[in-house]
Amino acid sequence: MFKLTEKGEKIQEMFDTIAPRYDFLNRLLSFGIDRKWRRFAVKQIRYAEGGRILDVATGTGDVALEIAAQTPASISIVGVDFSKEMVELGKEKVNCSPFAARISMQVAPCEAIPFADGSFDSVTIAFGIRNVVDRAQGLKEMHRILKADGRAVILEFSTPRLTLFKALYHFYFLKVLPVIGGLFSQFSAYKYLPDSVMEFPSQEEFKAIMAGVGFKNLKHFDLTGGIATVYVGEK
Ligand SMILES: C[S@@+](CC[C@H](N)C(=O)[O-])C[C@H]1O[C@@H](n2cnc3c(N)ncnc32)[C@H](O)[C@@H]1O
Repeated sequence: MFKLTEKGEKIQEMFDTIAPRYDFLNRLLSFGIDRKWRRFAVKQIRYAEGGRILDVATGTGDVALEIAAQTPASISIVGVDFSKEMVELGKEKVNCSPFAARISMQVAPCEAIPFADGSFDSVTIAFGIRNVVDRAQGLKEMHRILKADGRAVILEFSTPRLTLFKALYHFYFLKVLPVIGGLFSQFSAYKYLPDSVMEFPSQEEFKAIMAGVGFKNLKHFDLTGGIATVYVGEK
């Protein structure tokens, strides 16, 4: 039986706390670019007619809804997240969308995904893997639930390389964003965000971790000057 570490419990509590303002702050702090990034990530998934897609760390369901919008009606989508509050808000959003019959959501951790081996065509995770304390275990689980040749698509923040852009980005991300986050939600959560991004491995290092749990044909796409990256790997 999987049990979260103390650090994992703190992260879970943090997401439960910020859930009510999460969508609003996403749009405000990213100037709406986060929607374009999710759209691009979802374009990378693969599926067969009647297939199933799993969205891990689904939060309030933005990726699950984007998958539904980009795929035929025969595709069903499951979202899992360890924050009960996020999942509750996600369910409300899904129920108000035209895709309610195709999307289901449940509370579950990335490190112990409650589905059988080989049961999904693709698995996605957006801005989630950075928060998973045992990242290799989370990726192993994502690999396990994929069908043979299934695809994992991972969207995560990264650090831009161009010096001037990097300096501007660091100023905004490290100094401005936590203050705005603190005004509307919780300062510590929006301070944790840039800190965790700075600690996240480089694109090549992260692909090596994916390869270590068995993913093949790895590639990545840097978005918006390298602020975000989409990683794609196959089982
Ligand atoms: C920044 S939000 C991203 C939500 C959503 N994917 C999106 O694109 O807006 C990160 C989400 O990851 C979830 N999360 C973090 N660690 C997790 C874990 N170990 N297992 C499951 N969910 C996790 C959090 O509860 C939160 O909802």
